[in-house]
This record gives sequence, C-alpha cells and structure tokens, in this order.
Amino acid sequence: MERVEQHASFGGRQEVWQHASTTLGCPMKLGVYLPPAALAGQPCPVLYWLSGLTCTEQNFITKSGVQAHAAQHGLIVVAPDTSPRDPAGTLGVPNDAAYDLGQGAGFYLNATQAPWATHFRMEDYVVQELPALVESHFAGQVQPGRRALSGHSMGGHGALTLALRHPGRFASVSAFSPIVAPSQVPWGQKAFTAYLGDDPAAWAAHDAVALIAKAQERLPLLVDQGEADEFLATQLRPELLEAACAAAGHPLTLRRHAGYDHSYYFIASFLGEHVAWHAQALKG
Ligand SMILES: N[C@@H](CCC(=O)N[C@@H](CSC=O)C(=O)NCC(=O)O)C(=O)O
Repeated sequence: MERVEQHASFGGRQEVWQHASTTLGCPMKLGVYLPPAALAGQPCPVLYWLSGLTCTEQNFITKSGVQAHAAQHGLIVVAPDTSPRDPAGTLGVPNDAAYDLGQGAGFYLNATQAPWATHFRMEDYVVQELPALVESHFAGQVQPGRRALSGHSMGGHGALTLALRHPGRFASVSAFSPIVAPSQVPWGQKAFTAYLGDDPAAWAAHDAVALIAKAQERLPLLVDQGEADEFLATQLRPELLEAACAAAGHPLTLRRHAGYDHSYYFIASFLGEHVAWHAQALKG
C-alpha cells in the first residue's frame, strides 16, 4: 500500500491509498478517513462506501462531508474506486465509450462474460480483498470484522446486493437513490447483459428486489430517495423495493424527500443520519 494523499480533517485524517489489487489485476485507489479516535490508537469499526456511475474514490470524500460525521461517531470510512482501471491502456482492462459500462461502472459483481470476466470482479474486491487489506494494513486502528456498507445509485445497488448476498458480513446497510431492480431498468439491463450474459438466474442473483424474497438474514434497510431525482422513474424505482420488502416481511425504512435530486447535495443533506444509523449498529 502506498499513501498518495493525506489531509487533516475534523481532528482526523483523510487519506488516499493505492495498492496492487490481485482480484482486479490493476492498481486501485481508495479513500480512507481515520477519525480522531483511530489516530489516538482506539480500534474503530469501518463504514465501506460504494459510489455510483462515473465516480472514482474522490467523489464521496470530496463532496459528501462524511469526515465530520465519521469523526463524531468514531468510524473509519473506506471509499474504493468503482471499477478496475487502466488509464494507460497497458494492463488489458477492457472499457466502453459509454459512461454506464466498463471503467467507472463495475456494478459490484463478478463478471462472467468476455471481455470483462478477467478484471471486472468488484464483488470479490469489495467483500474479500478490500476488508482483508484494510484490516491488516490498519491493524490496531480497525476493529476486525466490524463492518457497515452504504452507497449511492449503482453503489446503492452494490450495498444492498452485497449485504443480501453475504449475510453476517455487514452489521448494517443503507443506500441513497439505489438502483433497486437492475434487471428491470436500462442501466442494469445493459450492464448485466455485458457482464453476466442473458441468464435470468444470474441477473436475479445480483438484483436486490429479486434477492429480498429469499434473504437468509433480515438485515434492516435504510434507503433515502429524492423525489426530484432525474433517474427516479426510469432507473431507480424504489416502489419495487418497497413492494418486495412488504411481501417478504423484510424491514425497510424508505424515506422520500421532496425537492432533492440525484446529486451529492442530496447525499450530504442526509448522510449524517446514515452514519449515525451505522454507528449504532456497529457499536451495539
Ligand atoms: N450522465 C451523467 C450520469 C452520471 C451520474 O449521474 N453519476 C452519478 C451516479 S449515477 C448512478 O450510479 C454520480 O454520482 N456522479 C458523480 C458526482 O460527483 O455527482 C454523467 O455522465 O455525469
């Protein structure tokens, strides 16, 4: 691990690290916020944040204001990039000209189809390699095994599906403006066709609405959604998650906010409540 940025923030430190990912076969960057408690040597739980389409590790750490909340609650925050990367084009990581496929659009799954399958393994990266790396590199500052998961849009899809697919791995989960049913909306249908092929069962295994019915763990979901979100009716469709949770008896707190759009202004407005929700679960 090589530290490429560090900034004092709210008594803690916002850092950016780079490492060679064996899962993805490329260098990866991640934002790591260490709250004052961690810098003082007190082991802290970790909130993992998954960003949306077009994002890198920078969007969340520079736009959301997470540092103030994490400092207050004593949480480490880890924000990885959203896909494997190959800016120089020397590693064989495929890409697509569109913003919603390829680099910047990993969809937090392990691709099974050519040319994506070799590098696009974001599920294994987020669930296995990244926590192992964080818990070993920051040993003494991290409470091993105490993890929460949140994200936005494509990252909200990632948070919901990874928590549902890996029961026991995360103490809590939340999402902002998530793609709740990728099998039923254009962003998801395009990505799933490319990454997973045309097998409906493979799609269902990465679709929060489809996963809810058979969930092994009824981990409560906290979801915030802006009503002025430009993607609400076409790509996000929170009413499908509401119906699936009602049918399965899965606990869901879905909050709709008049006037809020899809941007980080919305995330910043309600992020403090998400961090408090995760802190309560992680410390309980
Ligand atoms: N056409 C837009 C779409 C990209 C966009 O809105 N990205 C969102 C996430 S959307 C779902 O995953 C985002 O977080 N953007 C970064 C930001 O800092 O706001 C475009 O190409 O910009």
